[in-house]
Amino acid sequence: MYKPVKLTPDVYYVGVNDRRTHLFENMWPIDRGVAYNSYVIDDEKVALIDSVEIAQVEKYLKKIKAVIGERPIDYLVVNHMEPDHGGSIDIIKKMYPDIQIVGNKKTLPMLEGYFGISDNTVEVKEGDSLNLGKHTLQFYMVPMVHWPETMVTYETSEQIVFSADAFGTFGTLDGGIFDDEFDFEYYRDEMRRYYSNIVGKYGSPVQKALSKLAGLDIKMIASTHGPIWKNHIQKVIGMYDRWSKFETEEGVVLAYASMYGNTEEMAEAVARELAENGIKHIRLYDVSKTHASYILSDIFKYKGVILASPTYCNELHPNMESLTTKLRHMGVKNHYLGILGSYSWAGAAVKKLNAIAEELKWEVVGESVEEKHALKADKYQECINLGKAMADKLKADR
Ligand SMILES: Cc1cc2nc3c(=O)[nH]c(=O)nc-3n(C[C@H](O)[C@H](O)[C@H](O)COP(=O)(O)O)c2cc1C
Repeated sequence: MYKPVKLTPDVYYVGVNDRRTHLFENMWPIDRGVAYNSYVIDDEKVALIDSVEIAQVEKYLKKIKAVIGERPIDYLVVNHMEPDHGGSIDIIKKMYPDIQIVGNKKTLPMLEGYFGISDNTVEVKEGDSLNLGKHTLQFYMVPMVHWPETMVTYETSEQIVFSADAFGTFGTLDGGIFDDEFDFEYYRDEMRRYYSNIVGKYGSPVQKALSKLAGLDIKMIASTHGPIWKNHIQKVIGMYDRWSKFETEEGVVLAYASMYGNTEEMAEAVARELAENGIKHIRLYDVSKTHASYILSDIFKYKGVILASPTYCNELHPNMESLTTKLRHMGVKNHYLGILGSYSWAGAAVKKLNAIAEELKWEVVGESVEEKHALKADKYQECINLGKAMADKLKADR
């Protein structure tokens, strides 16, 4: 029933789309869904590259059968064990009891731990090859892109990199599967949001992985999420290179928490001054309304950040606490930071935000502003001064 989707005459896409899940990792909103990609290489030996999330296994198995019919699968290559890809391993093993599961020394204990599978496994090391007939697979370890066992598989005759989560995006494949079948812009922001939310912490492992890929001739990148890249290979490698080096553009993300509007007023004063001083990319977010997922994504894009919070029970407002916790967990680097706060009897927010800046090694720009009660003329002026200082700092980098 399924019309097979070919990457090349013998290599097929057998992935599925998920438009039902609201939160990826039960945390990150996926309004445009997500695709779980898997691939079949139909050769003398049949290899399946990665699998899909368990909820879609029925459809997935039908897609596999549409390619290979009743032939058995010889190998399942597990590039990444996370359940959105590894989730169907157990069922595939039951359907194809003689299948050999290919992983590295960190994959195999996970396979046993999650599924109790320890037989018919093939352990591969960096640079090892597996011949399927006309096709040969080579394995490259890319630990922490995005789990310790993650590896990428390179098919040498077709020059396809099966890249696990690397170069993935949020967003389902809505008809178009290859990057020449849709408008790239449709995925650009979702790709950065995926990177920043899921892979963002691992800038230096991504850099190591990119240097391994640099030695390969690549005709296609087939990731586990989102489009198959063939026309935009250099573009997506360039994007990953910049993001993993925490390189940013001129612009400012202002993220504020505010219950009664005082902190918001301060953030708006800064934003206006940024605009008056020629900063074109200004993104102003209420952290209680916009999910941190989107704010993080913009922080990966823009160099300037303003964080603004009222003091709440001697702490940051909990929703600002949540955003800053994510920034700390991700170890986001290389930003200019302006700090604003509001309080009623004993301010703590500005001090806490300064401590976070120190931990993240972000450069604090201008004087932090902390107002008691309503915003008054002197502190309003300080907000303006901070906006000007941030604009000047950014413009000095032009
Ligand atoms: C639940 C709650 C807890 C608060 N805790 C503190 C506090 O520990 N110290 C303080 O100085 N002000 C505290 N405040 C007062 C707020 O920080 C102050 O009203 C601030 O101006 C609110 O800013 P906003 O209008 O942006 O929400 C608290 C307010 C609320 C509602």
